[in-house]
Amino acid sequence: MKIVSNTQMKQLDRMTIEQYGIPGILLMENAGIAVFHEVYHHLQMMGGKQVAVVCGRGNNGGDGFVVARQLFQHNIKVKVFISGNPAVIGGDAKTNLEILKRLEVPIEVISPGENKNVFLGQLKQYDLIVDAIFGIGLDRNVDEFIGRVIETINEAEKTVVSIDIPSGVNAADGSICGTAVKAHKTIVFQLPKLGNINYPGSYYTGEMIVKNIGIPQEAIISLNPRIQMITTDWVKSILPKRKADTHKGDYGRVYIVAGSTGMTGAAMLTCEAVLRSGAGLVKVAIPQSLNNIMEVRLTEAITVPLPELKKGVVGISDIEKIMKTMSQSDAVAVGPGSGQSRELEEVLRNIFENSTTPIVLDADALNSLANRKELLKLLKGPAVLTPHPMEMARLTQIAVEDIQKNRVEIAGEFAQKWNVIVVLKGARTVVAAPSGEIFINTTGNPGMATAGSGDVLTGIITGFIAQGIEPVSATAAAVYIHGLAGDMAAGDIGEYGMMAGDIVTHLPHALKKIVGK
Ligand SMILES: NC(=O)C1=CN([C@@H]2O[C@H](COP(=O)(O)OP(=O)(O)OC[C@H]3O[C@@H](n4cnc5c(N)ncnc54)[C@H](O)[C@@H]3O)[C@@H](O)[C@H]2O)[C@@H](O)CC1
Ligand SMILES: Nc1ncnc2c1ncn2[C@@H]1O[C@H](COP(=O)(O)OP(=O)(O)O)[C@@H](O)[C@H]1O
Ligand SMILES: [K+]
Repeated sequence: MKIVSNTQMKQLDRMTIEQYGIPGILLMENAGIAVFHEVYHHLQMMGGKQVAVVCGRGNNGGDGFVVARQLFQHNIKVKVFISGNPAVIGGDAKTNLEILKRLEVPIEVISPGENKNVFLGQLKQYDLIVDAIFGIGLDRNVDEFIGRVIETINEAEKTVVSIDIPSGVNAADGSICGTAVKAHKTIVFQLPKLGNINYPGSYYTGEMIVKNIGIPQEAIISLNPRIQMITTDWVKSILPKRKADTHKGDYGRVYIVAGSTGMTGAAMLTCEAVLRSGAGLVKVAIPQSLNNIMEVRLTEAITVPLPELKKGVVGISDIEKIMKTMSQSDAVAVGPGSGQSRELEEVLRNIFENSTTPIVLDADALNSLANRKELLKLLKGPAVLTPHPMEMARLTQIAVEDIQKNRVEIAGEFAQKWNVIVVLKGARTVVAAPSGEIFINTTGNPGMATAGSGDVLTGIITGFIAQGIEPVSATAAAVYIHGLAGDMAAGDIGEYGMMAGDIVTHLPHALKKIVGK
């Protein structure tokens, strides 16, 4: 499902009205009815009877007027509160406000002089509050008066349904314009806005319900938004069916260069995730002195000990062996728990110069590249870089806070500039392709903020690529499945106690949930 900015959504509204001749008031009616159905259903479930609709001056408020009319005509007790001067309401919103007046739906204007406690007392009388103050038109910080209205809605401690986006959330990026409504549910029109998906906006959005309001699919296709949300259906369409008449060679050979003294666990988690993601075979290149440990810990993977110059660190001295195994592999991952060394840098340079095998670079491989990004220019095959925000900061020399504020832009620019696939990890992982295409992931939970989670992701991405899935799709699908496995682990044992190994354990269940086998 595509995700749009507020500017793109406005463009879509305009195209719908001007090019397809669908009047704005019809879109507003569709939007209001969609919200009404959700509100009505919710009221019935909770046994509620009374609704307050808090409306602003724009079209979001206009949607609120339609919701109020629909509720009124379905015999629900409803009252409309207008925040600010109703004289400035115009266009389709005004038409709907006039209808409410003729129907004698109760309307009250809340003005800046209003006593907050009086308004709070009023709101508390209702079972549910519809938030229709601002939608995608919010373009600056809310002033003190509107801020008070928003805070009062939150303090009323009632079920809140926001229209399109919680008022106060910037639809362009999910930042908060001073203060914002904390919704239980948000009914989003046609397509999610970035502000519904990105944090903190996503937190204020609560449960997101996307409703069609009649914007033609043709308009969306011609606008061609470059960002999409990874969905279950999409992942299902990406993962190939396993045919009966196949053998392990058909499911890809993976080569993992990982692990160093004290960090054999990283290599182990990556290998297990590769196999749990359905790949046929995995070989792990491990510093010689660690081979015995790995042999004991890994049952299904084949270990390939490498000579080491420094104890416990992969050496360049046997680069030919590395290159040979690479040439026999369908995908390779380098970096989990490798430790940072000149040796590793040289290994990377050799691989980049001489191999076309798709490569996934994680952890210490990324840190090694931080000061030698120009090495990426040598790449002959597809590459996936999987930085967490701190690794991205090292790669870009941009502060972590600034990266977090512009995750999509920064990942996208890096991917295009260096012609690599970037996975910027964290809550709402961003996958950016060199083509400019962007994916945002919504699975996963804070229980995954635990040592080794990233190593598991590297294994899944490499495993999917080895199975012949096109690298960008393989990466986005892997990110989704990784988060889903994390969500299933959290569902079983909770976010507090889960470890990376639990994500691996739940990986088969997550895959089964998607592909059904
Ligand atoms: N034809 C359309 O464009 C449609 C719009 N729809 C609804 O309309 C919404 C967008 O409507 P609008 O563009 O009218 O904008 P909003 O209703 O989001 O905002 C209202 C007005 O408030 C002003 N404003 C912005 N920030 C402010 C602030 N901090 N303090 C005070 N005033 C501020 C803006 O100038 C804007 O015109 C959508 O989110 C959706 O709910 C739907 O009815 C479907 C059709
Ligand atoms: N709050 C969260 N919500 C969703 N996913 C998360 C969250 N915290 C961490 N993750 C995921 O867990 C993984 C952690 O990876 P990383 O930071 O590299 O950990 P490590 O280096 O310990 O393996 C990433 O895929 C990240 O997206
Ligand atoms: K709203």
